[in-house]
Amino acid sequence: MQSTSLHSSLHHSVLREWNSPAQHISPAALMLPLFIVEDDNKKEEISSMPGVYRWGVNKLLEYLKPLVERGLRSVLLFGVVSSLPKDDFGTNADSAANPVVKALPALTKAFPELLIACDVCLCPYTSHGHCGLLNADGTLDNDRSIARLAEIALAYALAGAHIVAPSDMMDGRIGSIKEALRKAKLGSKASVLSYAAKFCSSFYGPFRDAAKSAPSFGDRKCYQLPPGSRGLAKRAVERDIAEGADFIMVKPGLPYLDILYETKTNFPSYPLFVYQVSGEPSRKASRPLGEQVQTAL
Ligand SMILES: NCc1[nH]cc(CCC(=O)O)c1CC(=O)O
Repeated sequence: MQSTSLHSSLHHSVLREWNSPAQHISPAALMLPLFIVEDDNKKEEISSMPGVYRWGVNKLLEYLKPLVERGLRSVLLFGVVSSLPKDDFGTNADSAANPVVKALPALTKAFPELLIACDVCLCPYTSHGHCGLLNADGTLDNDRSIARLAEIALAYALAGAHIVAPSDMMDGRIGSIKEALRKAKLGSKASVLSYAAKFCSSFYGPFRDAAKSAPSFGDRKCYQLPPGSRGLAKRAVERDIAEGADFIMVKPGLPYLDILYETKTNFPSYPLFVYQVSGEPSRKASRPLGEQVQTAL
């Protein structure tokens, strides 16, 4: 079986820019996270992130128009459901009623040059709020989880996503998603952006409020990495690269700068991503972080 591919990193002008020598910081270096709700005409304030909103697709198009005109090149979509039922299987992650599945055709039509990535995860759609399917005893069923994540990723790619971004941290998800895309003849048309090293953290609190995706019991310690675990983080990056990830995202966490530095050193050919939800509180925090990242790279 073919295990890696280059064409899936080349099918969009922004992807080609990400893979070109970065001589200056341009708008292509920024990716705007967007939370999308079921009600097409809604604009909903997120209480934990003042100044950041959840959007229905009609309102979203209005919000994005001036930003795209000013140079925005890429977005990352998160679906948020409140009326659609959540269940053990995360049925509404890829149903026709899913806000992301519905928004994709409208976005690609309105902004044909915009690069669109979709977060792929089960936590916003499962009744228990965990990022995978569970066994009867509450532990993760990895094999069933990665098969389900591959179905969801494929649904988003079929609806028009240029990038699928699995954020769950399950073993084997990159390979399983790549295989599903290849089988559907989308192997060279959709990229996989791996959340490769992601640390278990209560700093995701505001995000989980925004995405309505907090676990209803327990925590994510058995699938996200222990903060400070440099060895596991490095292995997570290696694992996802070996399975054919096109791009690597390294999440902020305690050993963040070390991991960035080591990933950059050990995998100089991979474009790296750092992503933070912005808004009033984190805008302050991200300035020193940005400076640190520049120093680290
Ligand atoms: N699995 C969902 C998901 N997708 C991206 C993030 C992180 C968002 C952030 O950077 O704040 C999370 C949160 C989590 O794992 O609970």
